[in-house]
Formats: sequence, structure tokens, C-alpha cells
Amino acid sequence: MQGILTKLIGGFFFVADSEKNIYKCSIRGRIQETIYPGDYVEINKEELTIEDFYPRKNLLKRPKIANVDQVIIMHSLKKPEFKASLLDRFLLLVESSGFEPLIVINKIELADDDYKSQFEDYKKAGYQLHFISVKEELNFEPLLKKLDKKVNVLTGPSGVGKSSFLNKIIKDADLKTASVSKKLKKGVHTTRMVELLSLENKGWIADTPGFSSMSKIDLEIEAENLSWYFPEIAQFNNSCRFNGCSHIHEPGCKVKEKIESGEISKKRYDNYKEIYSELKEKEIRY
Ligand SMILES: Nc1nc2c(ncn2[C@@H]2O[C@H](COP(=O)(O)OP(=O)(O)OP(=O)(O)O)[C@@H](O)[C@H]2O)c(=O)[nH]1
Ligand SMILES: [Zn+2]
Repeated sequence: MQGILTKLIGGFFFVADSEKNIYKCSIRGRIQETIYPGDYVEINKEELTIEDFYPRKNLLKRPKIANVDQVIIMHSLKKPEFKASLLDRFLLLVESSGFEPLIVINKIELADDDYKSQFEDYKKAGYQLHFISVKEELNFEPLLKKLDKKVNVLTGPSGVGKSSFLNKIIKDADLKTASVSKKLKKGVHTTRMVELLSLENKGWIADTPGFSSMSKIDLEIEAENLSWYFPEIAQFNNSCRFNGCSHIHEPGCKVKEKIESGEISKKRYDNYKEIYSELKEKEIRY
């Protein structure tokens, strides 16, 4: 029977079938590969052993999760205050790793009425956006629909409401308390266990350790490739006068034209320039 590996604890592998029944399995010696939550495995239901595993379509590096369909980038409008430059870095990290991002903005009940206008740039760039309040459970339904039948990973800066969100949406009450106590223990244990948490539908979601600043994350991107990860800029990458135009100082740059006409967001472009020079600096240093 085929199942999906949800977590590994004390040498045991927890595998869910399509109905989300959990089997606590051990592994056959002949499987040499390391397997991770999200991996599809073949189990023997009688022996409770993992017999084989299936090729994976991708592997998230940190934490290690296989077959990720979507990365939810959560930010908050207030507390902490929304910062576009930080969202751009999260998007960049997700895009450059080849994953599909989904932007979720939390704590909307704290905002003024016209808060959505500051996100027009992201809509125009083609990103999916959801605006929610975990506290008041606003707009959960359309978001939860988007998580159905998928392996989702939740990321975002510290304090935006990721744990609160998980505590509200995960199915199993045990998991709920588990993730609360996990939170309390944070800082005591150096490694936090990764697991796929069961959503009420057919989806799964995994938390990632929060990070307060993106500067700690090494973007493994070359400055020359940066523009490919800004979708609204990337579409003009082959339209400039010079091949491999950086869209910064070259003449005949289509991107700069589009910024002047307002078709590409100046704010996003300014962040692009800032990150570009950071990456350049790093290249010179090494
Ligand atoms: N006003 C308001 N506060 C919220 C909302 N969602 C979460 N919070 C609060 O925001 C604070 C941080 O929430 P957490 O869920 O711990 O945030 P986190 O993203 O998991 O943070 P890390 O674990 O540090 O990564 C808590 O005090 C929550 O009660 C919301 O929708 N509105
Ligand atoms: Zn250009």
C-alpha cells in the first residue's frame, strides 16, 4: 500500500494512507536512501514495514521536506508592521528554490480599510494573495481550499501568526497541543522536529522554524540571474537592447521603460536593485 511519510520519531516512520490512517512503521534494511516527511512510500500493512519509496519531485532543504507543492509565505499587516522589502526576500528565496509561493497576509483586523492597495504590486506581478485574520478567523475558507490535496509548507518572519494559524486549522487535537508544547520548548531543544500536520481536507501542512531576519539566509543566487525571480521583470528579460541586461545601467533597457510608464512597480524594482548590489558585493568578496 502506498502512503505518505508524515514524521520520523525515535526510529519509527509514521505513514498515512489516503484516508489519513496512520501506520507506525519500521524500515527494511535494504532501503539505503534517507527519506523525509512528504516522501511517498510503499508499506506492508501486516508487517508495518516500509518496503520501498517512490521518486520525489523535489526536496526542500531547510527543513527537509519532500514533494512540496506550495510554500505559504505569511506576513502580518501590523505587529510586526508589514515590510515589502522583507516579503520580496521571502519570495525570492521560494522562487529561486523552484517552489510555488502563496502569499498570506495576517492580522487584517488591525488595519485601516484601504490596506489592500499596498499589495497591488504583487497582484500585478501574478502572485496569489490571501488576506486573513487568525484571531477573528476571517477569510479562512478560500485559503483552506487552496491548501487542499497539497503538501504545504508555512514560512514567514517571527511573530506574524504562523503557530496561531496552525493551531486553528489542524485537524487533530493532539497535534494542536503537540505544536503548542513544541513552541514552549523552543530554545531548549536545538532541533525542532519536522512533521506534516493533517489539514481537515486532504491537505498537509508543515511549519518551518521562524526567522526574524532574512539576512541570515544565504540567497544562493547570482546577481546575473536575479531578474528571473521577479516575474514582472523577467517577462522583459529578452526585450532589452543588450543580452543579459541587468536592467540597472545599460541603455535601451525595456524594464526601465516599463517602470517609467508605471507598468512595473518602482518599489519592487528598487528592492530588486538593492538585492542586486548586495549579491554583487558578495561575489566580489569571495
Ligand atoms: N491581532 C492579531 N494578533 C494575532 C493574529 N494572529 C496571531 N496573533 C498574535 O501574534 C502573536 C504571534 O503569533 P505566533 O503564532 O506565535 O507567531 P509565529 O509566526 O508562529 O512566530 P514564531 O513562532 O516566532 O515564528 C501572538 O501573540 C498571537 O496571539 C491575528 O490575526 N490578529
Ligand atoms: Zn534591461
